[in-house]
Amino acid sequence: MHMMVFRPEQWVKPMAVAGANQYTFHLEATENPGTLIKDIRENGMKVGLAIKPGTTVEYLAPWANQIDMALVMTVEPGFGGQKFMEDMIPKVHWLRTQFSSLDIEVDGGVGPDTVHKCAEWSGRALSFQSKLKTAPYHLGDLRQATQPP
Ligand SMILES: O=C(CO)[C@H](O)[C@H](O)COP(=O)(O)O
Repeated sequence: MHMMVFRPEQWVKPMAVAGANQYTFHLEATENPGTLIKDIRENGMKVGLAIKPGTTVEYLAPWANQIDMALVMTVEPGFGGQKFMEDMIPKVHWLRTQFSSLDIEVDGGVGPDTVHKCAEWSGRALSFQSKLKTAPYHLGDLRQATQPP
């Protein structure tokens, strides 16, 4: 679940009860990420941590070893159909360089014209390219497709 909400603390238990196995929250939306990470784990879910375009990736870095997935927003949160923000891609590259086994997602404006850039900068372009023709391009597919055979 990508919880693009204020006060993400209040939805941890309800989401776990509803059957969620991963809980992604926005770093900007909480004052205590460490406590929230712990709470998500205690409720049996994996942890995803998202950052908005205006948040530097270094702000996420201190938590990177405690989470399962980092999500780099490539549009401003709010609505669909926005243009992919290519200047967010260096964040993906930096995270891949620093945290080689961390799952990384991007969200917003991803489609046939932009998905190549995501895969290339994640450092896993080759295996992804071969599956590129099998649209639709859900982010889960992107991650799956970029796993080594
Ligand atoms: O909630 C969102 C942004 O607030 C969506 O995750 C995002 O907009 C995806 O939509 P699209 O693929 O059309 O860019």
